[in-house]
Amino acid sequence: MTELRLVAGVDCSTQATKVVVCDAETGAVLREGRAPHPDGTQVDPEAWWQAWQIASDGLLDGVEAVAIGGQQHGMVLLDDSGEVVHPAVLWNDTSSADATTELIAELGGPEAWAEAIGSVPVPSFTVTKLRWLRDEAARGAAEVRRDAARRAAAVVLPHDWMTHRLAADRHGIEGITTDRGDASGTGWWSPTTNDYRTDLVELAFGRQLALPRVAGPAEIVGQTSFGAAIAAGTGDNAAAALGLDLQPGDVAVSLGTSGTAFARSTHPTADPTGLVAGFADATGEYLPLVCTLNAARVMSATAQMLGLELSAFDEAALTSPGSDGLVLLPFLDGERTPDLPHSTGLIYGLTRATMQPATMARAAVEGLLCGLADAVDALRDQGLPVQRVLLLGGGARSRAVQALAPALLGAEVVLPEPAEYVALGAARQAAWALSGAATPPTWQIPVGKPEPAITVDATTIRANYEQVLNNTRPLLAQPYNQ
Ligand SMILES: Nc1ncnc2c1ncn2[C@@H]1O[C@H](COP(=O)(O)OP(=O)(O)O)[C@@H](O)[C@H]1O
Ligand SMILES: O=C(CO)[C@@H](O)[C@H](O)COP(=O)(O)O
Repeated sequence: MTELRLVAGVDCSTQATKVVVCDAETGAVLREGRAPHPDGTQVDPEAWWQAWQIASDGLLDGVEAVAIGGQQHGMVLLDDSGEVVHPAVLWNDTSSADATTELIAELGGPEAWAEAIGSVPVPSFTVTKLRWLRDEAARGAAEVRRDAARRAAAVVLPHDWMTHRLAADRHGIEGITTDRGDASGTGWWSPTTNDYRTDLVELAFGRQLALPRVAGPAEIVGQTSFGAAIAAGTGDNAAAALGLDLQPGDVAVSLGTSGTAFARSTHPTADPTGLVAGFADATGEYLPLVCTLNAARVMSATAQMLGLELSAFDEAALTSPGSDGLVLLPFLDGERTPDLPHSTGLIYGLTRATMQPATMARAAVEGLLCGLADAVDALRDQGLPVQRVLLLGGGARSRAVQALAPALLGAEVVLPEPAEYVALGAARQAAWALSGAATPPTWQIPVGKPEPAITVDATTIRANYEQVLNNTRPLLAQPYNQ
């Protein structure tokens, strides 16, 4: 009998830290923990460290390797000694909307960015947050901003910071690492050339900052204080792709805080429309991805408005005879795709007949899925085959989402057993690094049974959504409350 070897994977996501401890050979999850993060779009990274300590408490005995998967893009600024100089500005903070517009123009437009880094920046990208901070400091904003702009010596991402924090022998900013997957969301690294574009850091911030070394996919980058090897880690979507072992024709659609649609690709993409971000994956290949700012929380917010528990909301959306022309544009936290950072949500088509809780619940789920259907279509437009859609994330637990997704996304829908796929992907990377093998270990992905599909007139639902979006776009593009 072979000896059991244990690896840990972490998802340092927007809303929580989740930890899984797995059998390195089979991927079977043996222990699990989680702890919440504070709400808000600017967060002290120390909160992630505390969440990790709570989530991993009592789980780490015998663990030989660990890897961190983390929410992408968040800007963590460090001084020379490695101290954090400003709350991390997260991917869903839209303060850098104006900075984004300026940066795009300064490099020569969307095409120039797509060519330089494979993506056109949106306010989620770290590069825009750097420019925002520089401008805030120049405008004489709060002392914390001015001080941060002065003291910043290095810029890293949430998973880079957590990986460094885990290392027993860390000294200041020396030896910090990142990986291709997460580096590709900064706005200053090219997945095609595998090189930093330090000129873009200079363009955004007016001076250079130290950047983490880009580690290889199966590299061991350090040791923890409890004696485990630390693997490179990666961004959460690249980790999920590894956890799911995505195959050609598979598109993952994740409904977490963000909504994402992504596929693995053997070649880089460069979409000048900005819809598809040309990210790298965690294996040395590519991960074209479309991301929306609003996903699972559209359902929880609508449920709250209707005074329903999530389960009752879900039942109402599932059993409603239809949305009857009621359209909900789900841009509750501003939106990234479509690029409407200042937008708010919008409900169109209220009548006495449609102003019913069940109709509203259905319209919320349809609105959310119409946005993701546009995301899947954008991947199709990049020439990516869409044979199966794998539904993931907390929002995929919704039976209404499962039942409506096949019609609205226009593909077979597969429901991997609900599991923490980001943390699992990180654990698989840790097992790969530990094995020293050329490829990651083969782990089985159990597939569950989605709610049976319901027949709806998807063409009309999507056409209504597009019509409301197109007709209100100029209004939604303006800052609300002006
Ligand atoms: N049955 C359900 N129906 C709808 N939403 C759900 C359900 N279960 C969980 N969620 C939502 O899933 C979200 C958390 O998903 P998760 O993928 O963990 O997010 P993140 O990775 O961004 O932290 C929460 O907003 C929660 O309300
Ligand atoms: O910005 C992106 C992808 O580009 C988001 O997907 C973040 O990576 C956060 O993910 P969740 O916390 O919602 O899982």
